[in-house]
Amino acid sequence: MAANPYVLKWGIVSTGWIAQQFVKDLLEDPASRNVTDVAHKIVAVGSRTVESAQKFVTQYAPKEKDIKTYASYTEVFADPNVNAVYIGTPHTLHYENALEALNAGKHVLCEKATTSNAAELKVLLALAKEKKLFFMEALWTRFHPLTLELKRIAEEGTLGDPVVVHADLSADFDIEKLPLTHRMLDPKLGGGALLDLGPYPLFWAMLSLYEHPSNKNARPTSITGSMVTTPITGVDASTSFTVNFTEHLRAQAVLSCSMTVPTAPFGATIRYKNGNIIVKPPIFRSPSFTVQYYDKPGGEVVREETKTFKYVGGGWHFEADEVARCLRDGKLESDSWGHEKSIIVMEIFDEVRRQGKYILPEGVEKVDRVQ
Ligand SMILES: NC(=O)C1=CN([C@@H]2O[C@H](COP(=O)(O)OP(=O)(O)OC[C@H]3O[C@@H](n4cnc5c(N)ncnc54)[C@H](OP(=O)(O)O)[C@@H]3O)[C@@H](O)[C@H]2O)C=CC1
Ligand SMILES: O=C1OC[C@@H](O)[C@H](O)[C@H]1O
Repeated sequence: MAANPYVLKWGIVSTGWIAQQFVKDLLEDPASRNVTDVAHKIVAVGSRTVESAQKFVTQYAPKEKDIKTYASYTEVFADPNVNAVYIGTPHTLHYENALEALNAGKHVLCEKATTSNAAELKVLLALAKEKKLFFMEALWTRFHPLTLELKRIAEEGTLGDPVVVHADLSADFDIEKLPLTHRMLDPKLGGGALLDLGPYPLFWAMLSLYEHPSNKNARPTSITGSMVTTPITGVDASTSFTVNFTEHLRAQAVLSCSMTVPTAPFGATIRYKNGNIIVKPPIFRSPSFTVQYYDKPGGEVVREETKTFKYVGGGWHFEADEVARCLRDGKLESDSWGHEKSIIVMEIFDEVRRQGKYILPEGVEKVDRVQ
């Protein structure tokens, strides 16, 4: 550990599955991933009941001293000891939780999907800017060592420009057996495949197409979407969507997600003029990728290289390190996964939902309503 690492003091909002994973990673020794410049401290946990907050701390942070436990999220936002909050509630609650956090003067790391729609996200980002507060979508995959190495290889020039991306994230949630109030099924919580699983196939398109230097930060030029709903609650069971980037590239992403089958074995495949990159599933935390090089554009694969990645922890600590570094350096957004990318993602989801006729129940979208 460096003599004086920047220590970020976190308030945790909600105690569900992802909050548990995030907290476990915050408590990993940063040195175990060769990080010495930043560190993390959990100072508060808020839940809808104080019992749940207390149980969470006992189970997931048993050795930590002095974590305040609160019977509401509001008390976490009001705690002067908290620098930044982590929001791990279901998608459609992110807007109101983040709005309250920002209004209370807290920096925010907010789970994906950031909001119910792009209009809500824009309100949050404008408020964060006005109050000079940091806001980031918790797109943890962007900060993985695998992603950084893949991006380096993809952009170093040998592969040429990207042409087609295929990516899928699916998981069989056994939805017939889930309670109707489960966040994957309940339309009031933004249930369905798109908002939960869709961020990951879209992430690989954003990384390999939007972020590619030849794209020059051009936004998508067209989007198509198709949804198959479940009769159980009407949310999308399976969704496919395409996203074209044709202003500077001639590139297309073909993306899918389903909550009724296991994930596709092809993971994410990025096809270039001079080869391919194949990202092994699960694409939210891939263990390895393979790069194939052609002898000539459109030719035979003559060289293949696989890169495998291992680290201590679940992989959520890398995004936490990014937040700490940004705050230490006085940044209001991440250079790697900044506001514009989160807005593009939400605008794509809005458009896919519009074409798929997935309308959230009245009152769920607090700003604008996607028709
Ligand atoms: N980055 C990643 O890898 C992952 C991200 N996620 C994202 O995290 C979010 C939460 O997912 P997950 O942790 O699996 O969900 P859970 O259902 O396990 O937990 C959600 C928590 O939110 C709180 N909450 C507040 N209001 C409600 C409500 N009306 N209904 C249900 N819960 C409520 C509860 O905490 P309390 O009772 O303490 O208030 C609950 O435990 C989603 O947006 C999802 O997309 C999910 C999984 C992985
Ligand atoms: O973010 C996520 O990643 C893993 C998935 O299994 C989960 O449903 C999703 O929320």
